[in-house]
Amino acid sequence: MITWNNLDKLTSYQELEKTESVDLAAVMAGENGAERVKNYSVPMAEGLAYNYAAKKVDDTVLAALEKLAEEAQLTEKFEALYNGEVVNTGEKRLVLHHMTRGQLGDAVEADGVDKRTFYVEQQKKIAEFANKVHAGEITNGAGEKFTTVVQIGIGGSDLGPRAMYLALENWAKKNDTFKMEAKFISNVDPDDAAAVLNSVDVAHSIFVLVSKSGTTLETLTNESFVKDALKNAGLDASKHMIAVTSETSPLAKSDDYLAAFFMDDYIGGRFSSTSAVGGAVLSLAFGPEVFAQFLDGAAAEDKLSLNKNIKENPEMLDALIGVYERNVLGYPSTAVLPYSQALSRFPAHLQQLDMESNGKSVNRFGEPVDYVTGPVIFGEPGTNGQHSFYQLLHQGTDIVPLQFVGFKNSQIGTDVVIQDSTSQQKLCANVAAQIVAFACGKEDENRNKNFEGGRPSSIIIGEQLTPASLGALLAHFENKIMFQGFLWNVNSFDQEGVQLGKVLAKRVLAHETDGALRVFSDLLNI
Ligand SMILES: O=P(O)(O)OC[C@H]1O[C@H](O)[C@H](O)[C@@H](O)[C@@H]1O
Repeated sequence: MITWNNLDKLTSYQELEKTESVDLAAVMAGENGAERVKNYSVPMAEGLAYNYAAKKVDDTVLAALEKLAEEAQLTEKFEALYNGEVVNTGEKRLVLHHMTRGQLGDAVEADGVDKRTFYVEQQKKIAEFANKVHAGEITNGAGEKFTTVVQIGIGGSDLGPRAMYLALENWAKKNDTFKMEAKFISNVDPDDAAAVLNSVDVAHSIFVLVSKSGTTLETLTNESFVKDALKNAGLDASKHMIAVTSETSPLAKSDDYLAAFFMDDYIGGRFSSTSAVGGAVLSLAFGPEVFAQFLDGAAAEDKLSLNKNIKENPEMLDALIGVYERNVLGYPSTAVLPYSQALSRFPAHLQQLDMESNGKSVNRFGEPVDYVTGPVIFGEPGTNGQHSFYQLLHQGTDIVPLQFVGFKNSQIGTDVVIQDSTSQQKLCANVAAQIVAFACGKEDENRNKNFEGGRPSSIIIGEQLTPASLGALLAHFENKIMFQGFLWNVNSFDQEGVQLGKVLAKRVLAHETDGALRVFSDLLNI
């Protein structure tokens, strides 16, 4: 029997609140610091490891977190989710994104079909389509090969696929699997679509219109923008555009597209990178085999998330430590800091994934909760961030937990040796140095130069950012956020908070405004 209780009603949470907080600077700088770095590490899939040595935890806190995981029934709730229970209570939907990359439990039938079969079928259709485009069997109206793919979508239909594309672009070029360049149009700002269209050869571009609902204002506007550009160039839009949507959306009914591929309502937009939403653009850009490797990496990480032992379940452990930091230690935000330029848009994707999922003030039954939930997420790749906002992270009045990611090897492999070290070594030296600087600090008589330390971080370390390790990394965060939603007893799979602004914007455009909204509309010349 699963019981969905608020966090503050759990005995184990009350026990956790009573644990003594760990003096991070002392434990990291102390004689057992080195051992701690070796031991506080959980293997992940695809050669990654989650290292939490620089978190404010010790055996006592970990034991309390283990009890919390049990009492909150995290494993049982995950089981219920992948076995097809209606975990998205707000929208009364199943939550099946794990099934796009594997089957963790029972077969799930919905809408009269086996869902795993449905997702695999879509992947196969995308693979066949992409192979034909690459082979020149599917061409533009003039019988010429497409050279560029342009995705049109926003939110979950943009951020994940864009971040994944950028993460693998150079890897694919290096490994001879790069098929075509991808570009992305998301913003309703006309300068976004115009700039992208100016940068591509429209006659040889295939456009992927991605919208789960098929009703998103920005995406439909940008579809018209692109169709206009195609028409102006004397091209037949229906020979240049494919759609990715749900079978029930208005787009699914249209004959305007060269092909259509489907996801469904059981995959939240922000969890859709492993569905057709990511599948179409990534298979076109890099080939279906690369997309399959990405899915395999995610599936392998999902399996680790099943483990009841928190020291063997990196996602559950990361989630529990995050809740401890947020609710017991009171930290308001988390910075995502990948030491990898390829992950430049990964923090932006995690912003949506985390903040849209767990930025809630009511529990899954619609009742207000008496504790804080999801933190503010932000980030930039290192070392760039070091020269920007790390000042506040080191010496500011808020303590911000940090999530580092680092790889031993670069993707392209071109490097230079300056002063006895490569750029890659300099990159990795910096992340190691930052972890210790944040944790241990450094005393100085000059208060302005003093570093208090005690600033917690964790790091995911990998050999190299590849399709498979990227899949594992993505699944790590998806599952971490899911477990945190279980702990906070919120529904991580709806996003009612984005609706009000949309409704008001429509009113502005229809000139149905008064009061403050009217004046702002006038000021903006609408
Ligand atoms: O894929 P779509 O239906 O066009 O939705 C695109 C995005 O817009 C919405 O406003 C939601 O906030 C996002 O969760 C969603 O990913």
